[in-house]
Amino acid sequence: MNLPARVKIVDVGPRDGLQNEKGVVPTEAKVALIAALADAGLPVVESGSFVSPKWVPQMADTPEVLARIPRKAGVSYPVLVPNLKGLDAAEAAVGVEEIAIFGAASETFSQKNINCSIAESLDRFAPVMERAKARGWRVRGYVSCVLGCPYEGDIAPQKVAEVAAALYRMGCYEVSLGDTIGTGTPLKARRMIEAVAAEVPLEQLAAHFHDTWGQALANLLAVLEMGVSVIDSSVAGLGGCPYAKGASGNVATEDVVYLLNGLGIETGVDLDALARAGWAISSVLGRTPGSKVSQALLAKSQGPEA
Ligand SMILES: CC(C)(COP(=O)([O-])OP(=O)([O-])OC[C@H]1O[C@@H](n2cnc3c(N)ncnc32)[C@H](O)[C@@H]1OP(=O)([O-])[O-])[C@@H](O)C(=O)NCCC(=O)NCCSC(=O)C[C@@](C)(O)CC(=O)[O-]
Repeated sequence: MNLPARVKIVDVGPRDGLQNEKGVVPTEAKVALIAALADAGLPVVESGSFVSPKWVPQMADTPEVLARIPRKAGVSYPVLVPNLKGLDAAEAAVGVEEIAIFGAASETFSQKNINCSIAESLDRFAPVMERAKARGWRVRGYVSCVLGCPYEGDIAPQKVAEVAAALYRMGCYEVSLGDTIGTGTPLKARRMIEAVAAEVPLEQLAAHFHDTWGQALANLLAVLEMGVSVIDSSVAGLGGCPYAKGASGNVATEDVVYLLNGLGIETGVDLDALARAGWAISSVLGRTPGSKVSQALLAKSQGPEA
């Protein structure tokens, strides 16, 4: 197998994981989660988004979160920014150094998620990129619906490649490919990466797979074998997209770390510390962590039943 020696994991739990929560998640709990993830060794912890609070109320406290998180040297805390209004807010916030712009490979999803066409979204992102770059910020790009759309069904790999290439040419240092509804399977994932890698260097691609259909780890292994070395995941498998009905969380970070440990791939993440971060936020949310590894660790820590 041709596997990378090291993988960078981007934990998107505090943003992608929590954005769809119906109940109020206290700012304090978000701050504690972000700090715990950084302490567990995650090099990138996506920490919020500057989107409309009418559309995504759960992220409305992003400025407060950013003001309160303890920052760890070497850790990046990116936030989502969809337009210039979001950029104004990011500029007014404390400590932003990296943002993410987010588009889609599906026209319908683009309309539902950010209220504009794919072409319009790219037009909106261009001035955001320009100003962010002028400030010396790093900009990441997302493409949603890379392995299927909740409204349009199958999405052509070529369409994904087109949007990814546009974001890369605009100046994104990394393009994250989102299987938003988790319907992908390994062969489909490989074909998609093959098409995108013809336009964007493989080292600049990230796999952002949701686990709705239980395929995320298999899909990750398939793309790791192609050389993808950046993985987005969500502690405790938190999450779901507000504009993709029925979509469950990202693949759980604990499951990804366990897989990578088993493959001898370095991540710098302490699995036990990560699991504790997952248990803490799951307890705030009143649910069991959506990670098999986390559940197994918990059962093991409680010892065999008498
Ligand atoms: C993109 C917009 C803002 C366009 O929203 P819009 O309605 O088209 O924008 P508008 O310019 O017409 O403004 C309408 C109202 O929104 C306000 N507004 C406008 N922009 C902002 C802003 N940045 N921050 C705060 N407020 C904003 C603006 O001020 C105005 O307020 P009003 O006058 O009605 O009171 C809206 O559609 C929106 O917020 N959508 C939510 C997008 C979102 O967060 N989706 C979830 C994240 S993406 C995702 O999860 C997928 C990903 C990345 O994880 C990868 C994957 O898994 O696929």
